[in-house]
Amino acid sequence: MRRRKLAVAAGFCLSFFLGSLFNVLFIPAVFEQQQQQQSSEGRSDLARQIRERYQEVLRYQEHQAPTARQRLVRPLERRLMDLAPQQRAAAAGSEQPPKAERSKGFSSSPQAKIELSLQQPQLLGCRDIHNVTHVHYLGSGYTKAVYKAVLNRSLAVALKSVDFGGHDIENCVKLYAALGDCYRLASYKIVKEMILLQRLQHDNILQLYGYCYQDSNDIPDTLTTITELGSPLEMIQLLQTSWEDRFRICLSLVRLLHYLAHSPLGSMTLLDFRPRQFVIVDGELKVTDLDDASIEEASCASNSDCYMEFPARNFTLPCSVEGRCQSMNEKRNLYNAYRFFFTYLLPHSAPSSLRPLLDMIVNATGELHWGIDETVAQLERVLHLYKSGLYLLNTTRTPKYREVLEAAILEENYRCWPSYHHKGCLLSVFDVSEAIEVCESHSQCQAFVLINQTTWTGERCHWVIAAAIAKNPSYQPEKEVDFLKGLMSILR
Ligand SMILES: Nc1ncnc2c1ncn2[C@@H]1O[C@H](COP(=O)(O)OP(=O)(O)OP(=O)(O)O)[C@@H](O)[C@H]1O
Repeated sequence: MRRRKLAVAAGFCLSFFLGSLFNVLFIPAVFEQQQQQQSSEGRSDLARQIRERYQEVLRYQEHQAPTARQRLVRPLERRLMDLAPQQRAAAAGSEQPPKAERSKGFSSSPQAKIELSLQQPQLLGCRDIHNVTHVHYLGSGYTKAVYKAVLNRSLAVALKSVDFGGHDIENCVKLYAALGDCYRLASYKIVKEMILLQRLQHDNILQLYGYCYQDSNDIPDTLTTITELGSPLEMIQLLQTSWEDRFRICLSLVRLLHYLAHSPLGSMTLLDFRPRQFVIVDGELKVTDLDDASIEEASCASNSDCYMEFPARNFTLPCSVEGRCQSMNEKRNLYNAYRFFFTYLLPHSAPSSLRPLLDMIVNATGELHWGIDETVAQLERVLHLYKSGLYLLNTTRTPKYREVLEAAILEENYRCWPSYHHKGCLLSVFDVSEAIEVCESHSQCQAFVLINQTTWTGERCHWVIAAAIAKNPSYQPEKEVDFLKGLMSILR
């Protein structure tokens, strides 16, 4: 019995010794091998992503419809850099490059430089951005950094390039330790955006002025795009502006979505629709960030494949006989327009007679009852009612007001909200009758002046409370001041 116990103990010691010997001799080699395998998997993973993005860029440049396989894979790619390698592999499926491309090797096929055949003679390039002044940082997102700069001492533009300190590059370098390739991957987002800015021409899409490839940070051919300059969209600020200006933002947005739904490249959706993807140029909303735009409509076998998920609502769209989710791109844009813009901007402090129509627009888009054609038609209808004065309710006989020629009174000016001028009460009206109506509703209003200035609608006047048309027939302005002249120069 004792001998058996000794034999077991000896066996255990021997196996422990052999096991340790094995660990000492072989595990570092296995570990090294595993590391090598992981890093080569990482490199080929990165190369695959570069190749896929390059192919996407080429598709947009050549305007080819994606293959069925690409259609299935594409929506998952959007933020693949956020996922761990295993998740990425699972998300991307087992898609392999075609045999011919595999044998070519990935890294050599994608080209760093993609030139645009821009026709405009005024196309800007490297020469112009070497001579910039007044450069200052405007903003940055996941991938890009944007600077304001003045070219040739005259034209203010936005310069956009890959942000070397941004999340996209940082996460990629952490994963793959390959700055050059990570730059290339990120830069295809700017290339894609540049191609789309060139191919899509609309008043509510930022204008591309040009681009420049130059060596930077030891990386050859880094890309900078030169575009129209806007100001970042601040929702809080927008909420403080007049209804007329907020309506203008919503109208610009539906006109843009209408164009995107019928774009020369096909129905296009903005996968990333947050307000920061837009800027304001002269009071109009314009889209600036197009790297997440997509024309691929999801394929389906049944309606349940056409499921759209939003934080507060889900929708199932019909699957067409051709196996496509019907109008999915258009409807995704519309619901996003509803949840990020319409609910906040459209109904609040609108003229009361327009409220029922505006509420109907908000409800119909929130339920996805309408497509973009109907939505844009309804907003254009609101514009027509508003600028033609048809929205004005027939008011009872207006009280008597006396006209005082060429007068303005600084002291009696007062502040109101929302005003186009912070020092006084400057509003927009359709005509004198509406001005009287507003003056009647403000207890401080003694008189008002109609300025010969129209708002963006082209037909409505600005109105300032000062003098000229006095509430009280015996009202005598004390001084004549040039307050109005000051206001007029501020306005335009
Ligand atoms: N032409 C422009 N004029 C003024 N500001 C701009 C312009 N283009 C972009 N911006 C600002 O720069 C920010 C970053 O630009 P952009 O959205 O293209 O970068 P991104 O890395 O793609 O961001 P995201 O993570 O949102 O996708 C924007 O949120 C916007 O506020």
